[in-house]
Amino acid sequence: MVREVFEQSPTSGQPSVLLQHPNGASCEIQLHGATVTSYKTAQGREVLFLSQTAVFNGCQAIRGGIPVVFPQFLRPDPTLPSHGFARTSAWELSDEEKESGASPGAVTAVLTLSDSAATRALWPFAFHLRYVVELEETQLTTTLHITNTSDAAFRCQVDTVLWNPWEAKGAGMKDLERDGYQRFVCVEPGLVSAPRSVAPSERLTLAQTLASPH
Ligand SMILES: O=P(O)(O)OC[C@H]1O[C@@H](O)[C@H](O)[C@@H](O)[C@@H]1O
Repeated sequence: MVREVFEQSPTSGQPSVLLQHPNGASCEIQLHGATVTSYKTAQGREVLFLSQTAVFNGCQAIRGGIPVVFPQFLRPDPTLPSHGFARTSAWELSDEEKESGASPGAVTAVLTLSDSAATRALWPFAFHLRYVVELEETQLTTTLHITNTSDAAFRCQVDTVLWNPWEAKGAGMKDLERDGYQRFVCVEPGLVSAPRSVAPSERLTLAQTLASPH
């Protein structure tokens, strides 16, 4: 089991953590947005789409991989960025390599994000996000725990979407290569149809597993 932490990842030039399973499977998570930018099976097959022209500048959302969408989906509140601020925030890598409940044999990374002056300027609530990424022999599980640490309830969206920009919209996206729309579908499990209210101290957990036998 190997967990390697980079100040400057060889793939993105940005801080990241690389998980390597003894069977050869691997997974890379950027601290920017806690975006999972690569998941390779034991046979070395890349499972995730990442735009060839994705921008890694520590500001912009990364085009591709698995982003974390919080506290809103798209832009119902125009005072907040589209898809919220979690995907463009600098997350912290927690020291805990394993959490209770993690499968034995999993290589795990735990990333966290809490409210800060910057998030409170956009959204006036205290919160704690804990994102657990577990790499196993033939699957990758990502689990997001959202805790309301405010005195008041907040409403949020986290998201399920099957999406592709298709030709015309894709052509207008600077961070998507030409005809890149033909190489992916975007699948985002979550809560989007109606914002979910989270009471003070309540913890909401969402998880997804990508099973890739080969
Ligand atoms: O360009 P963005 O902000 O990363 O959003 C990309 C897409 O994200 C998807 O989740 C939405 O369903 C699309 O409507 C949206 O266009």
